[in-house]
Amino acid sequence: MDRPVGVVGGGTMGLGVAQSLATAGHPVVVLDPADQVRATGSDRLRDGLRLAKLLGRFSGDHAEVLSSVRWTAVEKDLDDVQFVVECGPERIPLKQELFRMLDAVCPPDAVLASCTSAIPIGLLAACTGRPELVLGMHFMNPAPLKPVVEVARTEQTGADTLRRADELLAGMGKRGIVVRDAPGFVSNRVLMSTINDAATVVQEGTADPATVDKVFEDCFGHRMGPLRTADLIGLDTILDTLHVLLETTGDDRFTPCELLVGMVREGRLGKKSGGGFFR
Ligand SMILES: NC(=O)c1ccc[n+]([C@@H]2O[C@H](COP(=O)([O-])OP(=O)(O)OC[C@H]3O[C@@H](n4cnc5c(N)ncnc54)[C@H](O)[C@@H]3O)[C@@H](O)[C@H]2O)c1
Repeated sequence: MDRPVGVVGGGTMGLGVAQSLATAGHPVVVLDPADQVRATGSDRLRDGLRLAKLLGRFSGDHAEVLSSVRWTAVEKDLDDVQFVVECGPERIPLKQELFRMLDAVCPPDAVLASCTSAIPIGLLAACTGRPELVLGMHFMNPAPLKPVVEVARTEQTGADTLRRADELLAGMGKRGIVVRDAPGFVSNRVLMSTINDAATVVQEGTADPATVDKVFEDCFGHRMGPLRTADLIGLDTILDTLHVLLETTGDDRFTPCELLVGMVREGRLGKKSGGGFFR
């Protein structure tokens, strides 16, 4: 059996990445300090597998996949991993602390990838003694159903690291699109300001959320408008990502609009809380 793959953070993205890895046959260790997240981990994973089966994306044995994912709060349980995908909260100091910990705990040859939405990978690689083994792997949500991953390489990311990331993705039936490291990479540099502007349009009373999305869906042919996309991502994650982009680019475009800030304050986080712009 191959060495396990570590997933740090078992929330929206961590769970989906763990499911994708486990269905590809990897033993997976998910590290999360939140009791509730670990306690519900297997049930959430079972739901994810059911959905994948329903959509014809998975035909294997649930029990086998569930038993290959270990949930833990103990950092040392990552001491034999070959690869880690970090999916912790979108906060620069917190992720930097996680990368320091991973560098100390994981074997020296382990690749350390981050699923960050916007944090420049160089800021995380600099917290390790292995910058050549660090890269961004920005999975899309929901990870088990999305075949393409935005891969961010720094100046220091090694060719072998990219090859190993590529192999891991291929095993999961996914492929990477490689971009240069930068705040928000390509996807969120563009998407986050669009979502922020879409929320501003609602705040200013130009149109309600359904109408804003209808313009994108019916006029531009997008499969999902920016506000439904925001609900799917999680408005708290959007807010954190806007703060990261504001801090790392200094561009005022990323100042979160008041409506978004208020919704997060009230706990209206989107799909994960049962409602956001839409129920
Ligand atoms: N939600 C999306 O659509 C989406 C898409 C692509 C990338 N991302 C990025 O993925 C990352 C995770 O986002 P998410 O939406 O899954 O967030 P989330 O809030 O759903 O999950 C974060 C998880 O991290 C855990 N956590 C907190 N502190 C931790 C620590 N010290 N060590 C380990 N785990 C810790 C939390 O308990 C939680 O389970 C973020 O960087 C986000 O920007 C999110």
